[in-house]
Amino acid sequence: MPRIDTQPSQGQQAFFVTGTDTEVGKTFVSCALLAACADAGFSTAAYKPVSAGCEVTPNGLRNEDALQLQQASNIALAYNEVNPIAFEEPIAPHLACANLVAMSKGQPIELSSIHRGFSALAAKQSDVLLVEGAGGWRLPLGQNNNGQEQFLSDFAIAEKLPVILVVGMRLGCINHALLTAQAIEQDGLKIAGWVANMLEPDMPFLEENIQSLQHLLTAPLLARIPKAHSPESVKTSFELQQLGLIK
Ligand SMILES: Nc1ncnc2c1ncn2[C@@H]1O[C@H](COP(=O)(O)OP(=O)(O)OP(=O)(O)O)[C@@H](O)[C@H]1O
Ligand SMILES: C[C@H](N)[C@H](N)CCCCCC(=O)O
Ligand SMILES: [Mg+2]
Repeated sequence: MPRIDTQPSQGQQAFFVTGTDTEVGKTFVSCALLAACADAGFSTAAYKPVSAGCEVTPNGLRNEDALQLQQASNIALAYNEVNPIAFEEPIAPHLACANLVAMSKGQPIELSSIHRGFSALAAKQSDVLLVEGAGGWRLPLGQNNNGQEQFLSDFAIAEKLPVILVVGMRLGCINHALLTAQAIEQDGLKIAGWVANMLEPDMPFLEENIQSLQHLLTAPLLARIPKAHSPESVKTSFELQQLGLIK
């Protein structure tokens, strides 16, 4: 099985977690991985730069993914550090943003602010820093103030982040995984590995689907995540050495 080059455990390792679609388990898998890293003695932080689907609270908008990532990180992070850009409606973020801009209630998203938030978290020097995307790889962010079309993948590309691809195991995932992997690699990024997330444990030919993906993807399979009641309960599914995380 192909393996990525493993790095010595020096400095921070940051990863961008993407998925074959929205709702495939990026947050669930990220929280499990953060728990695995914490158990192995690593300090951890997480970033959810853009969220859509938030509760309105007296402290501002709160997104469930970001709250879970904040809780799963073992260094103290303020909510706004984890999730600087949040939209109330559970829709494509660029549409939520355009709607606010049209009502003069918001500004276009600027990639530079996503980079600034990332740099601020990176400066905390956790051993591991996970960035969860939103939706799939090519998530649009809309046009910036200069009319330039932006995508969340542009951020990962500029930061040269290795990518973890979460594959929600259900019919159709092979095509989605292959297209996503092709796009990531054509964007010049390395896929550190992929995760088989058992969204539908009764999927016919589940094992054969995983084997097909192992055969067709060049990146290594990092973990098989069973359907479980909590990310914490599946944290032992990872072999952290595969991500170059060695204590
Ligand atoms: N292995 C699993 N076992 C049990 N529940 C899971 C598992 N993976 C995901 N889920 C559940 O499926 C739903 C979607 O997962 P999750 O929120 O992690 O998806 P996502 O890819 O992060 O979605 P989004 O694009 O909104 O960020 C959640 O309710 C989550 O708890
Ligand atoms: C609201 C949802 N759970 C996600 N946070 C946003 C998913 C956006 C998908 C956009 C698209 O690619 O069509
Ligand atoms: Mg999520």
